Amino acid sequence: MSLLPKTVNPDLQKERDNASIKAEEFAVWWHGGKDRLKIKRDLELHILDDLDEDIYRFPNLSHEEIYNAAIKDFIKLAKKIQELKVERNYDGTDIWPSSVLWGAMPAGNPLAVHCGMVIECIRIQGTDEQFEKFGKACQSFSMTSAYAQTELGHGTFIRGLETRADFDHHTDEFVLNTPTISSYKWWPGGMGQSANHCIVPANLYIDNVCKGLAMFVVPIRDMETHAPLPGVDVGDIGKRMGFAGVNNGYLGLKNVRIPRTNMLMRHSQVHRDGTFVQSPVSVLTYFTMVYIRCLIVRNVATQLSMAATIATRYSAVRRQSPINPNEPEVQIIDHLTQQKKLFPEMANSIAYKLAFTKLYQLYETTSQDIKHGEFSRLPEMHSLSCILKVLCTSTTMAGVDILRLACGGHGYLSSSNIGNIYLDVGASCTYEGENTVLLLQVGRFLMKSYRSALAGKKLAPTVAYLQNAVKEKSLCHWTGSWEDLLKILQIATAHKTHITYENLMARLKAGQTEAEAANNTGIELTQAAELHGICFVAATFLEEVTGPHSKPRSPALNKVLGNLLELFMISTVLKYMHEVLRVHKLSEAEIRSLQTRLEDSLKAVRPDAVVICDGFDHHDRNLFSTLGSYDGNVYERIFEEAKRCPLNKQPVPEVIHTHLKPFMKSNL
Ligand SMILES: CCC/C=C/C(=O)SCCNC(=O)CCNC(=O)[C@H](O)C(C)(C)COP(=O)([O-])OP(=O)([O-])OC[C@H]1O[C@@H](n2cnc3c(N)ncnc32)[C@H](O)[C@@H]1OP(=O)([O-])[O-]
Ligand SMILES: Cc1cc2nc3c(=O)[nH]c(=O)nc-3n(C[C@H](O)[C@H](O)[C@H](O)COP(=O)(O)OP(=O)(O)OC[C@H]3O[C@@H](n4cnc5c(N)ncnc54)[C@H](O)[C@@H]3O)c2cc1C
Repeated sequence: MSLLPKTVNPDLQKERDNASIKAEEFAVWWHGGKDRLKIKRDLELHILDDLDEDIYRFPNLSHEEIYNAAIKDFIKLAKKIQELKVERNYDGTDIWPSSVLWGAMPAGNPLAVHCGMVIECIRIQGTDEQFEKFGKACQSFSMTSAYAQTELGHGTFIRGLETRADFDHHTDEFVLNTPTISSYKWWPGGMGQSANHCIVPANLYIDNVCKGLAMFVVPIRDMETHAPLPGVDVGDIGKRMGFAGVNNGYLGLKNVRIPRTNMLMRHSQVHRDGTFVQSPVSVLTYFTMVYIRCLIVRNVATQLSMAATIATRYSAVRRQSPINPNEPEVQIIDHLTQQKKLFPEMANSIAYKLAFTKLYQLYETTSQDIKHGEFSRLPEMHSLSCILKVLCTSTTMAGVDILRLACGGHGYLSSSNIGNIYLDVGASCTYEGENTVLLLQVGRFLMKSYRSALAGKKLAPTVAYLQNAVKEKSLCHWTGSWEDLLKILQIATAHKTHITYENLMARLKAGQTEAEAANNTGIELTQAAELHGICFVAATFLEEVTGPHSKPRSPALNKVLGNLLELFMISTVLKYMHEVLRVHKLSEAEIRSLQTRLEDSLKAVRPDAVVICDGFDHHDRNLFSTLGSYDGNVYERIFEEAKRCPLNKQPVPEVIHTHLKPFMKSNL
């Protein structure tokens, strides 16, 4: 019999009753308007509310059982989405890489890469006819696929990939081979057993001359039997830290033949006679990664808001230690240090979600440009997607762990779901471009931009601030306003960029090659890149709170958002104080006042913390947490979960009789 009360925990109810805004108002803002919120809720109503599976079952299953369950869950979900005929997510992105659907597959989606990456890859890299053939087959699930780029020996350095595709003039085919163990494709999500096709980036050879990387649609399993095709060696790479349901795979190819028309040919082509037409811009092959990096920002910011919701609701329900002796124990959310763990992460998730919205607008514009043969926005797009992917994933990974700590011992339970979120987010620091490597790409872009700034050339919009900051070495007058806080970060970034540039130049002057100098300047390049990204995130948050978007909002909501912005700005400036002090000598009193503002902003957020999290509007199924449910009945849920632990099924497990008792007896 369930121990769960039907009522909401009174401490949580009190939080909701006493807040300065209603969660609904925040939810409408957070999801971009009433209509979008409705789309999201309708999806949840049709999909999540209707899933009969026991949501907490997966931590108690084996690797194989989790995979089997994930496939079954996926099919249920796919059927529902087909029935509903929804194509777009509430934020305008394709429905499939949707964070709304997490609750349906808590151990990961075995066809996430198929739905989220391959379809878009075919759209970006394939011709319209190829999309009609392969893209539509993927959309209808008559074909299942994986994106097989990474090899056992190379993930980061794509030019080092060894898989080759040789054009056979006689048969009008490509012959694919992974000639060494290090060239085995390794890691692709869904490739182990779920996919029957792969997108394989490989070196294109014509008459044994390498023409660079191209993408090929390669059937790997029989369409009828699903058995691996001749020449294909495919399987699961074994247990990972997380993503148990995803089935990451390995793939070896030995003389696997595919028609010439299976090369994705929107940007470069091979004709029947073997003529090769080069892409107008070689890095277009990398554009699918740009798209996925954008979506990672959205997904991970959402995951941070999920962890923040779990930890904040729990902190409102949990009581421990009085603040004043002889008084009742307080809700742990009332300890100031607890607020410092919770609220900055709420602010971070908002900051990155806002940054995603801007990033995605730039992605859509750049995609349109590419369709019209215009590529000038690509470097800025690449740089921005890299830096936001890095900052959002690394901030979130650190943040989720802080939020776990904020839940004390119970945060460490699998059923809190914080561990699961942490593992997901941890992987995103590595996949789709390892974070340090992407920081170095941004550093490279900054060096080029700085050189242009010195030459008085016009800079891309997101680095335009460098132009002024190059001249403006410090702030003339410090008022401590949000605008000042942003300005000081921008000047610190410009300064960091400047000294990084100087050190790079000095190394070149001393005779190092460009590559050596870049390697030796790597630490500063990554630091400058990080600061640059922070400036973008801070500027976006500031614009949202103080710009024209604030007009239609109620004064109460604007106040709440202002409190969160204040917390974000102050925390950020304090975090980078060592860089700030290099460009502006803040006095002891000014630094003390920042510390006071930090404390005040935590207190200002406190009364609304629970409703802000409610306003993130996470369905209980998506949170999948004994600590974070809307009703706050934490102890009952934890207890029910313990009771369901398979070890508790019988009072004395078999192994005690067979091993422990005999061993104990032997020592009597
Ligand atoms: C759900 C989870 C699913 C996961 C899936 C995966 O993980 S899938 C696997 C995911 N795997 C990964 O993510 C692998 C990560 N590795 C990579 O992305 C690349 O190999 C690299 C960028 C690290 C280096 O590449 P490289 O050695 O070939 O390049 P370079 O450094 O010599 O720079 C040359 C020029 O290219 C420019 N440029 C570069 N990229 C882009 C771009 N996307 N767009 C536009 N431009 C780009 C760069 O700025 C530079 O321009 P410049 O200054 O000359 O004007
Ligand atoms: C959960 C998960 C899912 C994945 N899904 C897919 C998928 O669907 N398809 C796919 O193709 N791949 C996939 N991958 C692979 C992923 O894209 C790569 O692991 C990732 O790009 C990092 O490459 P790597 O493993 O070669 O790391 P490495 O590059 O070997 O990184 C190891 C270390 O070397 C450092 N390093 C490497 N190069 C440089 C450099 N130039 N300068 C400075 N430092 C450097 C890195 O910073 C890092 O510290 C997945 C990976 C994971 C973990």
